[in-house]
Amino acid sequence: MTQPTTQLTLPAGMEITGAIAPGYEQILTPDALTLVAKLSRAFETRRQELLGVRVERAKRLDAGERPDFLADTAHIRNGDWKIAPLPAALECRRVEITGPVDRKMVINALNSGADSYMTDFEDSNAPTWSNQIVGQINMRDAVRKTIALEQNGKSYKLNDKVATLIVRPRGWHLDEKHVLVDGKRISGGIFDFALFMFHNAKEQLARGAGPYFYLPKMESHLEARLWNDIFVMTQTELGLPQGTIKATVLIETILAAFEMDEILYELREHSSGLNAGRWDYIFSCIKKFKLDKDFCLADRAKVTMTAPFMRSYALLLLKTCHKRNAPAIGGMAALIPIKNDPAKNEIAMGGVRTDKARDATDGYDGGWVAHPGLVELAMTEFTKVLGDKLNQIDKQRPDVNVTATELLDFKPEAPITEAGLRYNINVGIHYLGAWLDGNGCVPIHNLMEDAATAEISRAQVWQWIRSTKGVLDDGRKVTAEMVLAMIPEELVKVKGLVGDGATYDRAATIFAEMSTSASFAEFLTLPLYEEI
Ligand SMILES: CC(=O)SCCNC(=O)CCNC(=O)[C@H](O)C(C)(C)COP(=O)(O)OP(=O)(O)OC[C@H]1O[C@@H](n2cnc3c(N)ncnc32)[C@H](O)[C@@H]1OP(=O)(O)O
Ligand SMILES: O=CC(=O)O
Ligand SMILES: [Mg+2]
Repeated sequence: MTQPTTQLTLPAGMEITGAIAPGYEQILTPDALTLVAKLSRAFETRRQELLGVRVERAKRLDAGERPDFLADTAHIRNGDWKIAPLPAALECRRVEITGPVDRKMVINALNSGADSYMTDFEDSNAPTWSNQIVGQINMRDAVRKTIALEQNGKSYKLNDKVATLIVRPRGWHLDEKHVLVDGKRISGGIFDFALFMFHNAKEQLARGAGPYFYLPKMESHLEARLWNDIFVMTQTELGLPQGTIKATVLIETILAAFEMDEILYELREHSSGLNAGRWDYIFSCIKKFKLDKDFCLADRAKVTMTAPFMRSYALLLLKTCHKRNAPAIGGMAALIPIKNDPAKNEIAMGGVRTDKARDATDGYDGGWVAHPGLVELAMTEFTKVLGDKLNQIDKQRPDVNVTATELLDFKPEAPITEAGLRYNINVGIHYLGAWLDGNGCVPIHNLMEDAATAEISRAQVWQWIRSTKGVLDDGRKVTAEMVLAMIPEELVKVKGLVGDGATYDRAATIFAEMSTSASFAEFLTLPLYEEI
């Protein structure tokens, strides 16, 4: 492991094993690390307990249990309560651009014309030590509007008017392995959150916004309660009024879909709504029912927002949010602009338009885009519906009544094609290789691929091998042997695009292990993190 090169003053009981490059000491200050240590000590046991609850629940699902709305929280679902009023900076979120914490992209995203910008320490970011700390440096400079860059003969600096910044820390499952408190790795999410809060919350408030977050991959309202308690303690520690922090929760696991009201309720003093994180949601559906021999989803490209289970989820999220005065934010179409092929580009742009038009017409208050080139067209679709309104939270959906059966109506089951299988293998190897190289978001075959989309690809391969319905449209059963034969062939194709990087050989080996091993890796980023 790399040893620190510069001495930091660490709180008692903390150890940092990551190298300290120039400038890192401005983020890893004694007071900032004291907050990290304090939050870690206060909440690590609960984080581990909640991760343990996930494991126990997964065992029950593996044994055939099916989720339902919770009986003992019916009073919350039936109660008449609202979330606390939103700050002005979060009232209008028609278009939210997202992207990793890379310096150039931070500037481009803030300047993109989107209402808000979710900067991402999560799905689109490979959490190398340098990505995390340089990301914090970029955040500090972005908040103070001093962020600038000279690159490839271009000068980057912020416009006068920029998007509202929202930060996505890592999910509960990820550790920050370079920071130990009392000899144990700490939570990556607490690390990201605490450093951001310490350096920026007061500055953001002074500039008319505030510390705003996106919270990923939660599986229950008890996990939301953990974040809420962390917010309360942090506000106390930093001398901020309670309720200053606002957080939008990504509903991106099948289990959280059954607890949307409860999640909003736990965070009601700190909530800024829910987001339909569609890619992790699909992954979660595959993962949670992985041992059901009858569960099967068709080729990845066929599992869209119009699939019955996805439609039910999207409408339930919208209805739930608006009932509680909370914004409902749509997810990400993975389409990105296609250079040098106007015809293909027009099809891709049409796909994004359709996606945003559906969300806006349903009643969503805004939606995500992956690229600055999509901001204007997404804005047009939302403006067509919203006109001059900041949002359409007043649009209630009493007509929507989604049952547990509808949330679990996993279709389409076919077709599964050889092209679809090869696509999953190809994307999986390409993405894993890029991630090992420190890049968590990659354009592959003209689509944005990040940890969530790549999870679908590798989970489908694992599941198709095991499901009785994992049969190609030409009648061949998907088998481990078939997948293992295709992996070297797809590796050659990937290398044809990216060159001969060693990380792609390693990626192919990991992909083969992950898709054919008896046990299913909970997240692909967990074994990968041990390699970076
Ligand atoms: C499932 C989920 O979690 S979705 C949320 C997480 N995923 C994301 O946020 C996806 C973010 N998007 C991206 O990372 C990128 O768009 C990619 C990797 C897909 C494509 O990036 P590129 O190959 O660089 O695209 P392209 O060459 O068209 O970029 C053109 C310019 O736009 C910039 N750009 C592209 N996407 C973004 C973005 N999301 N934010 C800011 N700037 C961006 C590029 O940096 C480049 O800038 P430059 O002209 O100043 O050099
Ligand atoms: O984080 C978003 C998703 O779709 O996953
Ligand atoms: Mg996600």
